[in-house]
Amino acid sequence: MLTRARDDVGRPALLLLLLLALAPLVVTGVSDQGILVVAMIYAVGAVGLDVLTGYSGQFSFGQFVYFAIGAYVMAAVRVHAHWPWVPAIIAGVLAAALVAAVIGSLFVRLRFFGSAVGTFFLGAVAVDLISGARLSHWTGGSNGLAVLPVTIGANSLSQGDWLYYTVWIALAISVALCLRYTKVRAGMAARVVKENEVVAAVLGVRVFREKVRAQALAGAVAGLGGCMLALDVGYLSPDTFGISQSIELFAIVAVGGTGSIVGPVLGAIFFFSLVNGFASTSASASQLLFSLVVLAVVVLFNRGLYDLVEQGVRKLLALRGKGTPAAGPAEDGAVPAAQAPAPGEDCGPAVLAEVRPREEPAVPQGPPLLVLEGIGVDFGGVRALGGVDLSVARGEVHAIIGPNGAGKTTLLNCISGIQPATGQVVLDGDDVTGLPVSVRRARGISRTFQHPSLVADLTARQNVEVGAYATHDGSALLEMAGLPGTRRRDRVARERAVAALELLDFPRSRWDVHAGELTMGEQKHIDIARALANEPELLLLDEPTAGLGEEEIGAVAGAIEGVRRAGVTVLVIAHHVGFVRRIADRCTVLDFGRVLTSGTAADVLTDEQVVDVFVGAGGKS
Ligand SMILES: Nc1ncnc2c1ncn2[C@@H]1O[C@H](COP(=O)(O)OP(=O)(O)OP(=O)(O)O)[C@@H](O)[C@H]1O
Repeated sequence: MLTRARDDVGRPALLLLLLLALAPLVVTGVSDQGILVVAMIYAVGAVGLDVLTGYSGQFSFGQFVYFAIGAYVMAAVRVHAHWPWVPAIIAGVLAAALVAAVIGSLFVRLRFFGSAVGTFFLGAVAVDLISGARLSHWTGGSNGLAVLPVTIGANSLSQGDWLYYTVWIALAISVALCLRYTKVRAGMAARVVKENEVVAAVLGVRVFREKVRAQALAGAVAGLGGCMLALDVGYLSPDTFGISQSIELFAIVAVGGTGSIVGPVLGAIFFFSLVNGFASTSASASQLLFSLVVLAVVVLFNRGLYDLVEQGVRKLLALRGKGTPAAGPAEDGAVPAAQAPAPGEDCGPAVLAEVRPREEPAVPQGPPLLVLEGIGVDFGGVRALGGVDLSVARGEVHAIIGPNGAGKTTLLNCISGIQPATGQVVLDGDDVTGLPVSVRRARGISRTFQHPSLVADLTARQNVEVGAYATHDGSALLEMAGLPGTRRRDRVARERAVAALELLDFPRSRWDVHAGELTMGEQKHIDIARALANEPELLLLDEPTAGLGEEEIGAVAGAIEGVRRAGVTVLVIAHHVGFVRRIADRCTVLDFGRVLTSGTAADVLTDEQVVDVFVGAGGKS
């Protein structure tokens, strides 16, 4: 359920909002309209929760607290400080966002159970504060707090169509804000964080900050939902809010479809229609029937109602011949065979099936770009690296080979700053040993991983764009507002991404394909392009050919040759001897965390000791 996050939901969102705007023409009964109002209020909170879970991969049981903060702050500043209603709502929203950011920053380091327990007890604290004596001057304690009526002329915003459209506007704002967030740099970065925090950090994303931003946005949106709830109920008491609301929000998101923004709105309408549908039965039967139906929906349509509707529309369009059913990104990253480019076709990366040695390897001379001295890493009792010395010349392709467990990946982790180590890492004459990952990236070190960890629901080009930002600093609010400075920055990132894709000769016809639909070979290309988009001096590639067939390996070799021609120094881990022969100027062999030998690829690969270790360990020739 938490694996997908969609990018193309703008039009469905608009359609659903339009339908909701027109609904009072058809749904004329007061109680039926009341159900839609409650559904829309919860949809506001659920859309925020969807950003938190579906797009940034976090978990929170505390959303009802932000509901309560929004509602109480709005009501309290109106009663006690006589604020007009619009500033009062803004105060409620900002207070919820602020508390969510503070609380969120405490919880973001916790994993699932930690977050669940932490946010659950946060709720208990909030209920105590609302109902107890400590804040009773503001909240009214157990006596509650009246929500002052809001009127425009003779019309009360707490009743009838005026209430309906006020809540509708709040929902439209929430959907628009959340959709916008998913499109801007901060939202895309959060999606990489959800995919893989280490990869995100290596791309320069401030993981902690992006998580807190998502928490603040979800809190703000829940705060707005709380303000609407206050308008609807007209009176706040400790009983108005409870942990069950957070659970209902989760149920709404799960039923509607995680990572779709529109799904939670559908889920809320379904959820509250169901509650009302069974309301006429006895309390216990109603509870049972309701639970069974929700259970059935979650089990049978485990990707949510939005997915069901989307599939239905696709099939309908296909049946009516108005379009072909475009497959969405595959859940498991599997590639529909029809979409995978055939070897040699223009629609695939330049396929170079033949893996042949270069005839005259031109080993670059000159001062080294990277020098490693005595790099050592111990994992408990395991000595992963036992004092590795290595020198990589500027402009060369340097391969690291060795059997499984030799310490190759650990060495790359030490260079990129993921793994602390003893010894020294010197880049272009500067000691970067103690520097964090983001600073090393800024100094020109980029890398890929064995598993590309692309965001399946972003296109190939968008995945590369995430890597193209020189830094991931800057205000998400300004980005969402689309101010000129941020637009300029986005344009530069787009240009860098295009340059990286062109450098790798990645076919244009595949640029706008979702990463989940790319072949593994193409994903490896996109991973390399994403690392290149930052215009690095040193590119670290961790087994770029792992899991690929001969043709795809040839294509990766071609891409690396292009990178080398562009003047980027490459340090690459490889297992495939033919691949190493073709691309490497020099080669270092690691065995049991130590350098066995180092030299030109031709010399190293014919060294008897190396052949023993490497071929004996299953290397392919
Ligand atoms: N986080 C860790 N905790 C404990 N041991 C680790 C950790 N990471 C790596 N190791 C151990 O360190 C040694 C080196 O691992 P590393 O992944 O660097 O080898 P490798 O040469 O990249 O292997 P492969 O080719 O299989 O990827 C191995 O014995 C491995 O089990």
